[in-house]
This record gives sequence, structure tokens and C-alpha cells, in this order.
Amino acid sequence: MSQETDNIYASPHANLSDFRFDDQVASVFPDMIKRSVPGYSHIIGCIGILAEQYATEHSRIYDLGCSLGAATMSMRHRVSAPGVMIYAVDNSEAMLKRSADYLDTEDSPVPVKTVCADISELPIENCSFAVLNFTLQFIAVEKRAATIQKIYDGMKPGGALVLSEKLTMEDTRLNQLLVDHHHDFKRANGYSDLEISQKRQAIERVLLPETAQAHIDRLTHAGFKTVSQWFQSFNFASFIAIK
Ligand SMILES: Nc1ncnc2c1ncn2[C@@H]1O[C@H](C[S@+](CC[C@H]([NH3+])C(=O)[O-])CC(=O)[O-])[C@@H](O)[C@H]1O
Ligand SMILES: O=C(O)C(=O)Cc1ccccc1
Repeated sequence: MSQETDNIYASPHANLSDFRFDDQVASVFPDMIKRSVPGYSHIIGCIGILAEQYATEHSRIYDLGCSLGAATMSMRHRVSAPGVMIYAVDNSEAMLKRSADYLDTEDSPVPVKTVCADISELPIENCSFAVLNFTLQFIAVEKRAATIQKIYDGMKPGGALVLSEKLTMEDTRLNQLLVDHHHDFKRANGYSDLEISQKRQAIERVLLPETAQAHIDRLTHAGFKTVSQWFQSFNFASFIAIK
């Protein structure tokens, strides 16, 4: 299992290509995400607690953009409703291949089906709880409304979606402040200025952050009755939307 340190951007890259979830990223992903996303471990723990509350018997949970399955494992430890199946979905074969190292070692009565698919094309049905933990931000902005609508349409009444995203702030001064704090957070976690700057360049055409309001409006427009931001650390936030 991967205990590897992320040093992908530690030395200068002559031709910096766009960030991709390839085998190199998959091999260091647990380290990368913990050192890069403030509040990540807290959110993962809370997703387990929320799944326990919202999962209903003989329904499906969807972990959309599951990477190595951290949210799936947190949910598996807590869900107790009978007949629940977790669909762990990602379009990176490298991620899914490595997720098996984690998921196959788990001793849990909650079955998991891993699916290699683009979540903007995946049918969603009989869903009581869905997770988009830092995934929607990688989907083209014009495809986001249809993706959220599909989740809403496939969700049972009373079901819930957790959406976590990197945000951009409307106020440019506040935005810069939070971006600077995020970079300080990465520096405090051992990333150099070169690593921070090369990673920033590699993700800028791939990870497209929106404002909190844009997410709230999209969730509300899809039909979710209750929409609330429940977490924020610097420019990283999480929302819950209940049908
Ligand atoms: N269209 C798509 N379809 C399916 N998967 C996609 C798509 N686009 C990107 N991905 C996948 O979304 C994941 C995003 S990481 C999620 C962390 C995880 N949720 C976690 O709780 O540890 C977040 C980050 O790295 O910041 C990657 O595994 C991509 O392959
Ligand atoms: O690393 C960053 O600066 C981020 O914004 C978060 C992130 C984490 C993992 C993959 C891509 C982006």
C-alpha cells in the first residue's frame, strides 16, 4: 500500500504538462491530498457520519470521483442499514487499480462495486447518499449542472449529496488572502516554493474553481430543498444538499 511521499513537482519540469490522475499521481495520492487540501481528513470522517445518517436500507451510495476510496472506506465503517451497496466511481484506471489495495483489505459487511466511468455520463439510481469530494471541480463548467441534475433525479426523497470543492472568492482581496493562506499551509506541510508554483501551473487549466454562491445556486436550481455550506478551511469548502 502506498506510503510514498509526493515529490512530483520537486525538481524543475522543462515542459510542464497539465495535471492528470495517472499512475505517478495515484502512487503518491494519499500523501498529496493530505498535504494539499486543508481539512481533507476531517471531511472524510464527516462523510462517514453523514452516510450513516442518510443511507437507507436496500439503497445505493455513490462515491463519485472516488480516487483510492478514502470516502468509501469511511462510509463502510459506519453504514449499518441493511442491503446498502456503495458504487465507487472514477474515470482514472490508475486510481481504481490502486483503490483495490485498500478496499480489498477491508473487513466490512458493506459491499463496494468499483466502476471506471465518467461521472457526467453515469446513470444514477436508487441513491440515498452521494459524495462528490473534490471531483466536480475537474469537470467542464458547462457539464456541471447536468451532472448535479442527474444526481438529484436519481436520488430518493430525503437523500443527501455532499459536495466538496476548492473555491474562488468574488472579492479579489479575500481571494488572494485565502490563496496565500493555502500556499502557506502547503509550505508548512513541506512543499517548496518551486513545488507550489509548478503544481499551481499544472492544475490551472484542469481544476476550475467556482464561488460558493455558484455551487449553492446550482444545487438549489436542481431541486434540492435544503442546501448549506457546512465546512470551510481557507479556500476549500464542503456543502450538503438534501432532497
Ligand atoms: N469526469 C470524471 N469522472 C470520474 N472521475 C473523475 C472525473 N474527473 C475527475 N475524476 C476523478 O476525480 C478524482 C479527484 S480527487 C478526489 C478525491 C476523493 N474523492 C477522496 O475523497 O479521496 C480530488 C483532488 O485530487 O483534488 C480523481 O481521482 C479523478 O480521476
Ligand atoms: O494542490 C493544490 O494546490 C490543490 O489545489 C488541491 C489538489 C490536490 C490534489 C490534486 C490536485 C489538486
